[in-house]
Amino acid sequence: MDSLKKAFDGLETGLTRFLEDSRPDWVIQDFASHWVSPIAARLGISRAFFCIMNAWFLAFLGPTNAIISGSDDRIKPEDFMVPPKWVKFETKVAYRRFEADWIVGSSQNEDSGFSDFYRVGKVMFEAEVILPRHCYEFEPDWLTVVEELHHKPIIPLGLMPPEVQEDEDPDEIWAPIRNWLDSQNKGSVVYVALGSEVMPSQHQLTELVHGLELSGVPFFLVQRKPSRCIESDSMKLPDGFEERVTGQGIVWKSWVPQLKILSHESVGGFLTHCGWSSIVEGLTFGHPLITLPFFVDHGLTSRIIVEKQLGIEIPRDEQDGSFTRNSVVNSIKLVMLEDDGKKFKERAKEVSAIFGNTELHGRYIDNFVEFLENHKYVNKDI
Ligand SMILES: C[C@@H]1O[C@H](OP(=O)(O)OP(=O)(O)OC[C@H]2O[C@@H](n3ccc(=O)[nH]c3=O)[C@H](O)[C@@H]2O)[C@H](O)[C@H](O)[C@H]1O
Repeated sequence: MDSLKKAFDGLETGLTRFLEDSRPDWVIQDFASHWVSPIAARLGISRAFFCIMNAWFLAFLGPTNAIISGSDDRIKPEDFMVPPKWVKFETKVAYRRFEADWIVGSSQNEDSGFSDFYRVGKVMFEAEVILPRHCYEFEPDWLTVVEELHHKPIIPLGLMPPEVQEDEDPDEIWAPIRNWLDSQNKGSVVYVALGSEVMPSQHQLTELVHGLELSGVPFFLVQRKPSRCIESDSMKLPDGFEERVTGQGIVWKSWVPQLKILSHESVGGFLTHCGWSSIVEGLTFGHPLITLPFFVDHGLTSRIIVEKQLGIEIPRDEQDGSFTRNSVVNSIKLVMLEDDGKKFKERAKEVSAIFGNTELHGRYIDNFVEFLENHKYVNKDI
């Protein structure tokens, strides 16, 4: 990933020329391009930070001056295993020990010469407005924390629930998936996918798939290598696994039309890494969640899911995050089969009225456009 950021930094000259020539009213950017804002400010162009993630992750990062200067007094993993001191309400949202190394590492400089913390801190500090993919209706408290941290407009863009595009995928991909789903009972299938970036260890994959098999629950497993992985990266399925689960489950080894699968009536639950887009999609269709977080904001989002009774976390070893096939079996059976799991389905259905409310989230976008049109440029000496 660092080489991608280094390549991205190489765009500075070209983008400067583009901005000088085109003079847009706004530059709306993600976290990596820490060098854009000074160029935009010099040219009288307003700056916005679009955060694809949610408010609790932004709130956890803290005040930008501390992020940029590295003066944040949180330096050990244990410092991130409790809610930040600027969160004044009762919550269990914090990293667990096996997740905390990632956020400690994010403050270390990479080969590009910059840390992710520095990048996101600079972009947020120099932005005139921060735009999280978030909405008050689902979770208002953490948005208030972000507003109090940054003393600048925080304009939630809503959850931007994607809409299923029927003709989006080639039929040779969607037809066999649809046919298998059509052959399953309504709400019986657990969809299992870990996003586009997670690479489980060989042991994690082995325990996960044995757990799927032993649960006896029909499953659709997406087992694809993230693009950053090299051929030798091992993701081997247990010997004979695919033969043994014929009739119970499908293992798909390339990109899938996730949104279409989640929208199919045979899917009744989602085992997810807690990538924010996947959570938005899973809850848009009212699926109870079985969470298996890995890094970045996954763990915090998983805590929110549990706090709101939208699903359960697969029990993990606190130190190394390992888990067993039996913990996978028990989690899947609880959510998919047992009476105790019905509350998760009911809560997920309730929340889908928010996540899937395109009119509500359309109003957030309208509000954002109105802000862009009416906002006067703020020249800050950067
Ligand atoms: C920086 C990090 O980016 C991460 O992206 P990641 O791809 O892991 O997960 P998602 O947000 O679910 O995004 C994955 C997206 O890819 C789609 N998809 C994925 C696999 C596939 O086979 N087919 C698909 O259609 C899926 O529907 C979703 O929209 C997370 O955001 C995390 O919150 C953030 O911190």
